[in-house]
Amino acid sequence: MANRSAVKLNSGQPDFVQFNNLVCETAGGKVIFATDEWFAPARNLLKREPAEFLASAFTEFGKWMDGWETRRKRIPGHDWCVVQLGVPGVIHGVDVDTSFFTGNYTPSISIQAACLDGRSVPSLVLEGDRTGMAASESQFEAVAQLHSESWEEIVPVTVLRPGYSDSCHNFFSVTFPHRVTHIRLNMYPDGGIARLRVYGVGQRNWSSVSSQEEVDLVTLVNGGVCVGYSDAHFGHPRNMIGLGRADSMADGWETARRLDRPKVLKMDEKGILQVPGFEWAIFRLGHPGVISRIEIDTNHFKGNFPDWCKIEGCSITPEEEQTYIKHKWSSDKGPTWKMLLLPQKLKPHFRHLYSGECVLQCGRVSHVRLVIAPDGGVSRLRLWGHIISSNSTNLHQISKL
Ligand SMILES: NC(=O)NC(NC(N)=O)C(=O)[O-]
Repeated sequence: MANRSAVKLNSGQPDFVQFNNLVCETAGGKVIFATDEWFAPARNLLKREPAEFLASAFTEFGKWMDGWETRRKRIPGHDWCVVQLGVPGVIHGVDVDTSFFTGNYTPSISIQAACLDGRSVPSLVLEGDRTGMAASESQFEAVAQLHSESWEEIVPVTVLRPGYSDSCHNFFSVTFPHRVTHIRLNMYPDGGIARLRVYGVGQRNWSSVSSQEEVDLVTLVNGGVCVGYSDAHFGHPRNMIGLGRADSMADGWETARRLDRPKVLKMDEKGILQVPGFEWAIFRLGHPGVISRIEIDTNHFKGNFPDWCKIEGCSITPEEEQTYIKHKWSSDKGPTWKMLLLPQKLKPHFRHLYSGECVLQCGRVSHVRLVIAPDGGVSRLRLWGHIISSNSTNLHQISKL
């Protein structure tokens, strides 16, 4: 069952954790090589859910652990693995999470990165339960073709903290403004890591996309990213731009119940709930464009779907975006929003599709704001449209939050 934990704003975490996790298994991330998976397989590193600890769970190889754990090394060398990003892009930061690895955590790590676009990469995905296994000679030979030992170092060799609740997140800010497709995680010399989260923004090669082609301009695969929100108590708004339909409520944006809800609720003549407050989430599109079709999916949100939603758009420069982020998109210092989708009554657990006259023509937009009222959950947001080229595209794609 999916684990759902509250997402706290300003909880002392670095800003980069607001970006998309480009290696998450739900974004298509895959481990393609690991030297050793004796106690627990490397693919656990990429799970979306926070790590668990089950005190009485043991396998035939030792204590069951929710992460990647190698055996105590009794031969020369160190352990390492190679991860293929689900969404290639620019990395802004990493969280090496050692949750629950205390007497067996990895003392130090480093991370290397490469862009293997256009290179022949041996098909190496590690499948199935690999507990108790080590890399075979043929796997070592195949991965050697990647020369990962020479990839660019994006996190230098650094000591980790153990996996107690107040020390398990090991955050590393990354300054490497290049597209990355693969990373290599080095453990020195061995041990356990619960999760690896690689935060960044997807980067699509837009030169191969014609302005006639209809594309989802906000999906994380095309470089969409959440750049602000009012509340993410149960689920971060970035979940709405994930792949496919949501697995569960945990895979959507869900706010807390607003405390300014009237004691007794009333509706207007159009059946729209009369409430003072609302919640919002803002996304930078992967590429500026004109939006013609919209999907709002409340899949899984049955007793907690919003009463209504609307969408607005604006066209701003990367410099303006930085200023608005600094001021937390406050209404007096924010952009001028143009209406893209008028307030629409929503249904529970339902895929709402809007096209034709429903979608207002507001020209080229670089950012959108989804407003929901009074609160609740939305599992997916899709914004189909056509790109409009601009000279600032590259800057737009790599600028930081
Ligand atoms: N109790 C343990 O966790 N022992 C060992 N690890 C596992 N998973 O059994 C170890 O020391 O490396």
